[in-house]
Amino acid sequence: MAIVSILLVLGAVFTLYVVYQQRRAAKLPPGPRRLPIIGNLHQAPTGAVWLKFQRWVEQYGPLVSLDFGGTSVILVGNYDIARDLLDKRASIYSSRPRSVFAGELATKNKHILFKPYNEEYLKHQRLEAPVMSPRASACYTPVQDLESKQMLKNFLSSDDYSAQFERFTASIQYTLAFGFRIVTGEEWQLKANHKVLENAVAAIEQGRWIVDALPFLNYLPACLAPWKNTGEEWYKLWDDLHMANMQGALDFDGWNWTKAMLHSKEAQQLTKEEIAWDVGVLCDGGVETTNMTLRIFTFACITCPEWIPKAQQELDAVVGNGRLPDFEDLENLPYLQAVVEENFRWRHIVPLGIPHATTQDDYYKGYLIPKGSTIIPLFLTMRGDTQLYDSPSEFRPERWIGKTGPNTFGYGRRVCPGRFIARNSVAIAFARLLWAFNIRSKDEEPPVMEESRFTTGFVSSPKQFEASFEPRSEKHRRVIEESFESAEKDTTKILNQIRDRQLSAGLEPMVH
Ligand code: HEM
Repeated sequence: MAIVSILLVLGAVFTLYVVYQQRRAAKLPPGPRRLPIIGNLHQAPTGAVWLKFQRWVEQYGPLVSLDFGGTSVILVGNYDIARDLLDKRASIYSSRPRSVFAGELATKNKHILFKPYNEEYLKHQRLEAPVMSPRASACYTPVQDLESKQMLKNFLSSDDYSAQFERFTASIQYTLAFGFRIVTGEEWQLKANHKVLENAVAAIEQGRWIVDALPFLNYLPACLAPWKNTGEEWYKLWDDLHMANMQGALDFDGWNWTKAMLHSKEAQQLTKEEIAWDVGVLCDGGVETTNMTLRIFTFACITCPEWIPKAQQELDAVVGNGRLPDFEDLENLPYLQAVVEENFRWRHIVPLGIPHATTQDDYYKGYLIPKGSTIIPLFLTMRGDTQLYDSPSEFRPERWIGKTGPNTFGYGRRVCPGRFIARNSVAIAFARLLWAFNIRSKDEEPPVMEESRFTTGFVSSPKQFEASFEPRSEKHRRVIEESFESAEKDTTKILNQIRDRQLSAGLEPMVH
C-alpha cells in the first residue's frame, strides 16, 4: 500500500514537472523540436557549427531557442536583438555559460573569459581597466609604430605572412604586458605560448569534452575521468608560463602592464598568481585575434582586390611616397578607415561571438529567456544579412565611408577590453601594408571567398594560402628600410616614453 502511494506521488510530481516544462517551453522563442531529456543534443552540429545555426535562423526567425541536455540555448541572428538583449539589458546578460573543462579544470577559474559575472569578476575588470582605457591605449602607439616598421622590413625578404603577422602582434602585446620584444619569432616564450593557445582552442571546442555536456561526470574519480588529468596538465603549462612571464616583467627595466597592475590598489585584494593570469590573458587575448584579422585582410586582398587601387590612391594623395603613413594621418584617410570596418564585417574571427549567459528569467517580445540560458550572438549570420548588405560576400569598403561598422568587439559588460589597442594595431598595419606593397595571390588561379577556405572551431580564419608582398617601387623599398633603421628600438626607452605620455595625459600609470 505504502509503495503504491509513493509511486502515485512520484508519478504526480513527474507529471507536474513535465506539464511545467511544456508550459515553459511554450513561452520560449521558436526552435527545432526537442526530445525528452536530451532536447536538441542529437542535432548539435559539429565543424562549421554556424552554418546549421544560420539555417535555423532562416527557418525560425532571428531568435531561436534550443535545449542542449537541459541547458537553454538562445541563438540571436540580428543586430537589433543582440543590442536589445546584450547591451541594453547588460545587467542580466553579462555572465558566461558554465564551462567545466576550459573554465574549471584547465584554467581553475583564473581565466577572465570564463568567469561568471559577479563581484569576483568585477575585481579583475577593475584591475585591468586603467591599462586598457581609451586614453591609456592611445599612449601605446610608439610600440605599434616600431613593430609595424619591422613587419614591413621583414616582408622585404620573406612573404611568410603567418610568421610576420604573428611576430608583429605578439611583440606589441609582449612589450606592453611584460616589457620585452619578440624580435625574431623564435623566442621561447612565443613557442610556449603556441602550445598554450593550441590547448586553449581545444579546451573551448564544442562537443569535445563530454563533461561539458554532462557536468555531473566531473564527480567521477580521475581514473574514470581522463579529462581531469589533461586539464591538470594544461593548467600547469599555462600557469608556469604566466608566472615566468610575470617574473620576467618584474626583472626588466621600464614600465609595463605587470608592474602597473601589481602596484595598483585593486591588486591588494588579489594573489600574485591571479594577477599573473590577468596580465597573461590580456597579452594572449591580443595575439591570435589581431593576427587572424590581418590574415583575413590579406585574404580579402587576393580574393577581391578591386578596392585596393582606391585605398592606395587615397594613401598616395595624403601621404605621398616619401614617408610611411602615420597615426596622425588616419583621420584623413576615410577610405582606409572604411577598409578596417569592412574587414571586420566581411569575416569575423569568432563566427558565433563569445557566448553570454543570463542571470535571471527575462521576457523579450513576449518570449521567455530563462535564467541560466546561453546566449549566442551569431556574428557571421548578422554580417551576411542580405536585408542589410547587398552581396555580403563581396569586400566593399564603400559601405562604410563616414560610418562605423557593425559591433566587432562584443557586447555589454563583457565587451572586449583590448578594442582600442586592437583598432590601432589593425589600422596602422593596414595603412602601412597598403602603402608599401602590392599584395597579390601567388597562385595562377587565385582562391575565391567561400566557407571551405576557412578553419572551423571556436575561432576561424583563412586556411593557408599563398600571397606575395612586392614593394610598390624602389622608392617605397628605401623608405621601408630607412624607417626601420632610424626607429627607436630600445624597449626601456619606449616604455618609459609611454609612461610619460600617460602622465602628461593626466593618467596615473601606477608604478613607483
Ligand atoms: C582584432 C582584434 C580583436 C577582436 C576581433 C576581439 C574580439 C573580442 C570579442 C568578440 C570578445 C567577446 C566580447 C563579449 O563577450 O561580448 C572579446 C573578449 C576579450 N578580449 Fe578581445 N578582441 C581583439 C583584440 C583583443 C586585444 C588586443 C586584447 C588585449 C589587449 C583582448 C582581450 C580580450 C579579453 C581579456 C576578453 C575577455 C573579456 C571578458 O570576458 O571579460 N582582445 N574580444
